[in-house]
Amino acid sequence: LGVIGMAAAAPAANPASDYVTVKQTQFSRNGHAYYIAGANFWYGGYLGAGIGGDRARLVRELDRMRALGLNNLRVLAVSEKTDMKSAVSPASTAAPGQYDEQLLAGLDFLLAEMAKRDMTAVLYLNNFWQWSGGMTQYLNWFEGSPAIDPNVTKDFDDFMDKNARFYVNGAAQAEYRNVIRKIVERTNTVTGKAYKDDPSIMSWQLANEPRPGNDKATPAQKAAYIKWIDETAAYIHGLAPRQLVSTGSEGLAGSAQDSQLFLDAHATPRIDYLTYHLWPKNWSWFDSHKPDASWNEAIGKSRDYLQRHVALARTLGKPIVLEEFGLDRDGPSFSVKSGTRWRDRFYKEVFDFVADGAARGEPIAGFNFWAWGGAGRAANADFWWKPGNDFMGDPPQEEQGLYSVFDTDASTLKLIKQAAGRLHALERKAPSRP
Ligand SMILES: O=C1NC[C@H](CO)[C@@H](O)[C@@H]1O
Repeated sequence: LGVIGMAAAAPAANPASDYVTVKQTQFSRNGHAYYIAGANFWYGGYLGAGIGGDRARLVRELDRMRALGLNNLRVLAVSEKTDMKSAVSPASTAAPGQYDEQLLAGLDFLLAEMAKRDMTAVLYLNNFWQWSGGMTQYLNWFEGSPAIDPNVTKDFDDFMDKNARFYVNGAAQAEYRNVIRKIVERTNTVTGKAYKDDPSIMSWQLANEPRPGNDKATPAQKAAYIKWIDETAAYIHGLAPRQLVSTGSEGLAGSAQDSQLFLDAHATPRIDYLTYHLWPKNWSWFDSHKPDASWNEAIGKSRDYLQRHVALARTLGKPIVLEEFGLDRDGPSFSVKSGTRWRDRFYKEVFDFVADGAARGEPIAGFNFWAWGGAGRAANADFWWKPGNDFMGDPPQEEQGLYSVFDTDASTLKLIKQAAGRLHALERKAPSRP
């Protein structure tokens, strides 16, 4: 008899408790409360592919983040090749059905390294904005509309209104679902584990900052947005029943300032937890050229935004994660040498709100600051990204250094470490709710 080869041992299935689950308005993992002390690290898969950095840098960055107590990273899972000027290249989807195995293997490596450090991932599967191709590029492929870069036209209202067509374009949705299935069912080439069976993938996110259109979104656009969220979340849960699904919404700023829309879009049981983002400068509350004069308005509106979203989370009975927030460097400047006094003051306010609220039992599940810059450095005098340059927290549609937190930003890193420590202390104290 020939030797009967032993089937390659399948990776041990993870116990169900390894997965992050939702218990009422709290995350739970391994029988304990689980809080997100996280960073935005959109380019982690690119570093893992050895593009715009390299695997050695990736390992160093993950070690730095882990040493700060960070336990979660929010990462771009796929990008679409586009002619838009301010988008990243290369892209993981060159054209419908044509996927870049090197980039996808980069994501494998990132996830394997994160799992070694007991870090969990939020992977977003599309982008409302242009910097990774996103919904605009799908529409270019499937309705033949030109992929127009709003950094060029400066007409963001028109860009957002047109992008809403993604939700109702059947061919675009079909390819989007092909990509979702390809990623969710992918076998990690480093660990041998399917993504859908990987407990370090905490959540599949429909997109980065999906909006129903612009602030004048029509009832029809709002209805299409609500339907798209529910049906896409159901599709993902069908493929990956043990992992969570979230929208990637900014909250009211990404819901046409319509709280009923936010509630209707997130009421579906297929959305497991809520997300919101906080951008005082982007939303013109803070003027980085007049910080003293604009600080009080900015922090007042920020506090109101934070409180309103925790109230919405109470209404929906779901955990909520502040998964993006940021403020300019002093000056304002993009230079790594510039100060971060106003940013630190803002981060401290945000961290106190999150940690104090979580300690009081609010439905606050944690934070991800935007964004980890680490050892990345701008390569050009104008601070714009070009293919081959370092990646950092600022995607190519923004100046490199705008919101990145660098490895030399000691005062900011100290605040991050303290905030992470406060949240982890809560985990040790409180077993998860029944
Ligand atoms: O998702 C996002 N929210 C805000 C970031 C900073 O402006 C931006 O880079 C990104 O598109």
